[in-house]
Amino acid sequence: MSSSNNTTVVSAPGKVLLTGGYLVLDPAFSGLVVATDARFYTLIRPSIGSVDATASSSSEKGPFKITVRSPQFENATWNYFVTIQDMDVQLTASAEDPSRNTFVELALVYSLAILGHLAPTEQIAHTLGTGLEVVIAGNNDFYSQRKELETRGLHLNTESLRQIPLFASTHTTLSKVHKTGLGSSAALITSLVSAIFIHFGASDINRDDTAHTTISKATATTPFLHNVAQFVHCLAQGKVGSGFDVSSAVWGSHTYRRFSPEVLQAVMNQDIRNDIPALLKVLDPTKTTWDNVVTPFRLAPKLHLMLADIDAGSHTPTLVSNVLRWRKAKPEEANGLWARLGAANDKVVELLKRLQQVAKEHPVEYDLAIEKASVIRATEWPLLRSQTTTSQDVTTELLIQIHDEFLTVRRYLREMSQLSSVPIEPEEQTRLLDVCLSVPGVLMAGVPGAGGFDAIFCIVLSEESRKGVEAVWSKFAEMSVGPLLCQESVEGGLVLELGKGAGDDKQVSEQSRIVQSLLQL
Ligand SMILES: Nc1ncnc2c1ncn2[C@@H]1O[C@H](COP(=O)(O)OP(=O)(O)O)[C@@H](O)[C@H]1O
Ligand SMILES: C[C@@](O)(CCOP(=O)(O)OP(=O)(O)O)CC(=O)O
Repeated sequence: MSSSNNTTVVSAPGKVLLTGGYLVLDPAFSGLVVATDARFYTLIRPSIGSVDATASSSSEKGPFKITVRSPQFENATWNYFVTIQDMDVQLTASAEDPSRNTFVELALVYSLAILGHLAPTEQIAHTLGTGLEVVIAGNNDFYSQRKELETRGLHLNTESLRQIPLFASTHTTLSKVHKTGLGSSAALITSLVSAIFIHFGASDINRDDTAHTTISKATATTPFLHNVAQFVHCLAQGKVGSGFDVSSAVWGSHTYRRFSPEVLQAVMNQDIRNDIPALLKVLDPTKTTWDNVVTPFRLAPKLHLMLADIDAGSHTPTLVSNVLRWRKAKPEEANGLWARLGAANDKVVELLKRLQQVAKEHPVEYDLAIEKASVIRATEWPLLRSQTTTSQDVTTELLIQIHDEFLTVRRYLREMSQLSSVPIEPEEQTRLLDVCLSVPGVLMAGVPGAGGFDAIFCIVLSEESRKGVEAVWSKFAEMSVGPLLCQESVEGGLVLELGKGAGDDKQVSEQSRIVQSLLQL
C-alpha cells in the first residue's frame, strides 16, 4: 500500500551548531542546534515502464529494480535490485554502475531489511511493483554555488544566489563538490530512510505523533525513524558521532544531549545485516532506552540567523581527532576548560530562551527595544540602559548579556585552539567575526560546529544589520566569504511534503513550488 498518488516526498532540514562543538560528543554536555530552511528532499515513485520481476525460485520474489538519481551531480545514478524471501529483503547494488554511494546504499539496505520484519511480504512486493525511482535533491545552500554564479557571470552575493534556479547543477561529482557544512549526509539519510518507511506504509509521520498516527506500533513513530537514521548514518560514517545533525534533521531546532554511544556500539558492524531482529531490538524505542535529550528551541522574534561558507574549508574529522587527542593527553587542562565552556554555552542558551519569553509576554516593549538596539553597535547597547526597569530594559539587558556571554564562549574556544594547537577559531576568523560585530545590530558572530575555516554565523536584529553584515562579507579581503540564503527553519524537522497524510495546504504553499520542481527533475 503506497501513498495515495503513488508518489512520496519527504524533506529534512540542514543544521548549524551554534554552541557545543566538541562538548556535545560527551553526554555530560549539550549543544544548541538550529535547523535551517534549506532542506534535503527524497522523492519515491513507481518507475515508468515494466520490469521483469519473475521469481527465480517459487518462494522468492523479485528482482525488483530501484533506481536512485541525484540530478545536481555528474554521474550520479545508482541501480539496485531487491529480492524478497519470506521476511528477508535483500538489496544488491548493480555491478554495472561506475560508482557506488555508500550512504544511499546503506540507507536502502537497512531500511528494506527492517521493513521485511515490519510489513507483510505481499505489501512490500506490491509497492515495489514494476520498480521504484528515487530522486534525491538538496537545497542549493548545501553546496557551494561559486561555479554556477561564475558560469552566469554573477557576483557572489545573496541577490545573485536568488537568481539561481532550485536544485541547480553543481557542475561536478559528489566526491569533488564543495559542501557548505549544513550536514548533507544527515539530512539525506534522514529524508531517505523516512521516505522509504512512509512509502511502504510502515510509518505515518505527522507533526504530532500521538494525535495523527494511524499505525500504532512503536516502529511507526518518529523516534523509531530517528533511531534508524542515526544507525545508518553512524554506519556510513564508520563511527558513532554525537548525532546532533541527524537529530535536528528529524526534530528541527533544539538543545541536544547525545545518546550514550554504547546504545549503537554493539550493532556497528555489517554482520548485523544477518540478524535484523537483534538490530530491531536496539532501534525500537520501546525495547531499548535511547537516552538522547531533545528540548525544542526557537530564536526569539526579530533575531535573524545569517550563514556564510568560507572557501578555505577545514577537514572536520581531523579537527575532532586532534582536539580529542589533546583532551586525552591533558585531561586536567581540557576538563577544566570543558566545564567553563559548557557553563558559558548553557548560559547563552538560557538567555536566548529568556529573550523568547520576554518577547511573548511584552511584545510591544520587546519590539521597541530591538528596534533601538538594531541601529547601534552591540558595544554601545549599555548606553540604552535607562533609569527605569520596564520590559524594554529587560530586553536590552538580555541583549547585552547574550552578546557578552557569547564573547566569553569565543574566548574559551580560542583558548581551546591555543591549548590543543587546533585552529578552531583561527585568527583570520577572529578578525572577520570582530568586523561583523562592529556592524550596528549584530548580536552574535561565531564559528559553528567544529569551527575551523569552514563557515561563520551571525545573529542580527534587522534587515539593515543584515545588509551591513553582507557588505562586510563581500569586502573581506583575507578570505572569500560566500553568503547562504537559508534562515532558521520554521517548519521544524521532518516534513511529509507529498503522499498519504501530507497536509492539503501544501498544494498552495512555497513548499509545493519546490515539490513541483522536484517532480520535473
Ligand atoms: N545529493 C546527494 N545525493 C546522494 N548522496 C549524497 C548527496 N549529498 C550527500 N550525499 C552523500 O553524503 C556523503 C557526504 O557525507 P559527509 O562527507 O559526511 O558530508 P556531510 O558533512 O555533508 O554530512 C556523500 O559522499 C554522499 O554519499
Ligand atoms: C565537533 C562536533 O561536535 C561538531 C561538528 O559539527 P560540524 O557542523 O562542524 O560538522 P560537519 O558538518 O561534519 O563539518 C562533532 C560532533 O558533534 O559530531
